[in-house]
Amino acid sequence: MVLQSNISNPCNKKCKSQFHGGTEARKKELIHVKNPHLERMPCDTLYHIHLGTEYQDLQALFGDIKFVCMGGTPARMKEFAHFIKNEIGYIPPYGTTLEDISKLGHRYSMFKVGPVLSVSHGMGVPSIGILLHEMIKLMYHAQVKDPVFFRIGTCGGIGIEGGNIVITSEALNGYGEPNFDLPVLGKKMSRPAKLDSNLAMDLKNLTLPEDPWDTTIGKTMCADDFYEGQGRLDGAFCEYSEADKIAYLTKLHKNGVRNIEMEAVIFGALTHHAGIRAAIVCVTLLNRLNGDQINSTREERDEWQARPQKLVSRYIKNQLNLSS
Ligand SMILES: O=P(O)(O)O[C@H]1O[C@H](CO)[C@@H](O)[C@H]1O
Ligand SMILES: O=c1cc[nH]c(=O)[nH]1
Repeated sequence: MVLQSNISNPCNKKCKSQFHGGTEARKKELIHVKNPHLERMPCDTLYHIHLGTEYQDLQALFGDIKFVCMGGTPARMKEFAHFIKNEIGYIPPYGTTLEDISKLGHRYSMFKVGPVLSVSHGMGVPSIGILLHEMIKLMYHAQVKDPVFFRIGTCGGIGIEGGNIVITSEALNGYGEPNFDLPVLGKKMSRPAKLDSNLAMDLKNLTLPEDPWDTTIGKTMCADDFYEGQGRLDGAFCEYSEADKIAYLTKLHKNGVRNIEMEAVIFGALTHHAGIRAAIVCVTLLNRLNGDQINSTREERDEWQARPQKLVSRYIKNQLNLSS
């Protein structure tokens, strides 16, 4: 879809109209940005996704969005865009293709498939955090009502073998706390990392008896690192023993943690703060109680990575009243 060239609006006099007011009832339906400074800004540039109120009519372009799906890699999110296009029977406008809307930002890839946005977030909390700020503002500027956000990811399982799905009930930081903490103006700002429990259950219930995976709802540990931060023994550095590692992972498991990845706390915290229903659906690449190295085949991993996409697609189709 050739979004950029179709909708460029170089007339910056229209900028202010992007900042909506409206009735109190209407405002309640819209998502909350909770930033009084935004209202006073004449324009807002969403720098990393290469969009902005100065250049585009974001409401005309994105006002129909209902689902925002995020995942680490551009390739996965392109694949998901094509998958969901077929699943929901979306036909791009004549003469257009699914094109990377944020290509010129050189940071993230984003594809619009009717009411679905498929966007890559990179690795780790800072990367997805920047994207979340801009995606939440995009929803605000586009006046999207009640969007649902998903993270479609991969993770290490704890007591769960590779190829199975874990849906996050609660995200914990590396200290085991259910918060996203950030130094702001030199002080610790803490926000609860909450996810929507009904949405998690709805997604789990879409697993079919014939699916070649199990779906578990459990807590997710969000690490700031893939190696030492996840208790691996195979990084360039390691100052603990295998016994220390197993004791740590066993303690996490006893506390209800079923997987480890690297974005859950900020994904939970920022969506919750914005009043957005959100879920994290990850496939396990290995059982961390049995090892650290990811040595499944490329083909196997590709098939596994498609599993969270299938579950989320079933949810989207149900919501759009399309038969499965
Ligand atoms: O598979 P994705 O969604 O990229 O996420 C997981 O994979 C990355 C590490 O390999 C981290 O970003 C982790 O959260
Ligand atoms: O072990 C794993 C696998 C995928 N992603 C992670 O962050 N950790």
